Amino acid sequence: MTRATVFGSGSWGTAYAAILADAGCDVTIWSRRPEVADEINSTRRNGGYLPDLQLPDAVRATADPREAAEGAQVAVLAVPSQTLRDNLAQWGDAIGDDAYVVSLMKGIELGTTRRMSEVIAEAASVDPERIVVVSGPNLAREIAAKQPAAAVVASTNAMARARVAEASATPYFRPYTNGDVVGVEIGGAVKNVIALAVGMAKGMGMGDNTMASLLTRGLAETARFGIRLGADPQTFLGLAGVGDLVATCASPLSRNYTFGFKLGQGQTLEEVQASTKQTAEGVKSCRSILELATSVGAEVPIVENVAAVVFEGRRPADVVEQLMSRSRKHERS
Ligand SMILES: NC(=O)c1ccc[n+]([C@@H]2O[C@H](COP(=O)([O-])OP(=O)(O)OC[C@H]3O[C@@H](n4cnc5c(N)ncnc54)[C@H](O)[C@@H]3O)[C@@H](O)[C@H]2O)c1
Ligand SMILES: O=P(O)(O)OC[C@H](O)CO
Repeated sequence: MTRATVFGSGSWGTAYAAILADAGCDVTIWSRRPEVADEINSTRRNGGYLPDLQLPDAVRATADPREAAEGAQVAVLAVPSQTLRDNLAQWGDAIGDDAYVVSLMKGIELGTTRRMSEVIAEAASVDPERIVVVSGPNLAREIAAKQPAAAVVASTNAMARARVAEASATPYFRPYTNGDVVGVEIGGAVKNVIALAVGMAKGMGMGDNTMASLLTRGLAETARFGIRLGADPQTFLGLAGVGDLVATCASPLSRNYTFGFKLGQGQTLEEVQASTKQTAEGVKSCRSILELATSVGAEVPIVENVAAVVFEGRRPADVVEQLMSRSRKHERS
């Protein structure tokens, strides 16, 4: 039986722990807050994040990261992207040298513009051959309800991706493997920003043509940017590209879409931030994505305009005007 630890007891960490247990793993969740660990152990629920999910008996929780990591062959990281480095500084050394380290995170680090797998390699001295990225159209609430979904499990190491795919395959969660870590991580990070843009448009009362236009041009800029970083263009047509973009941009369950929607309705950034305790990764990552894209000479106009709303206080309505008045160009340039 595979021993797995999930670091992070938020929405996705909790849902992924259930996947691993349903796939036959023995799972321990590390929770930052002891009361959440107590709740999971005593009620088999994590009411603050996924109140309808009854966790399998094979899942237990602890607030002690070293106890959580004990004997783990698979260590899954499900904390906010911008706290990962600090988290690893506190307990990264508890992860065993032989464990596969799985990133569920979809963001780019502010300040360093590192992808999450790069932060893991740097901050916890993990061999990149042991790092695996899981991504795709995986809204936690739908997975927790055991609605069928597919995902992509990416690693440069074929054994690592096969092992993690096997450890997380269930009748409702179908992992596909991929060797393109860069493309999978860029797809996952940028779709959050495109979902913010689509949410803003919807919040302003715009319809499906606007949504489809943003989604399609968003995919174009994601691919243009990813290819400059060495990603395989085909990855963006897969689950971590089109798949996740569609799920996130079309769903009121998405925190990024919902955040953008509220901005589009006229709420201020501070008001929207105060209304949710959950992580909308695109809000911070739009800045680091823009910085990284600029450093490799990739034009990302939607990301740039979302960053202008979030960091410069521009109005969503001005952004629409700005995007529509850009100089015309060939669709594939
Ligand atoms: N929720 C989803 O549907 C979903 C699906 C796929 C991927 N993801 C990605 O997974 C990652 C985690 O997302 P989530 O939905 O579980 O987030 P969340 O906000 O629901 O939970 C984050 C968890 O990290 C913990 N945490 C640990 N250290 C922290 C710190 N220093 N500051 C704040 N929180 C800290 C929180 O206590 C919480 O348990 C994100 O990168 C997200 O993009 C989420
Ligand atoms: O709720 P969001 O916007 O973080 O999106 C969740 C997942 O990434 C969807 O695949």
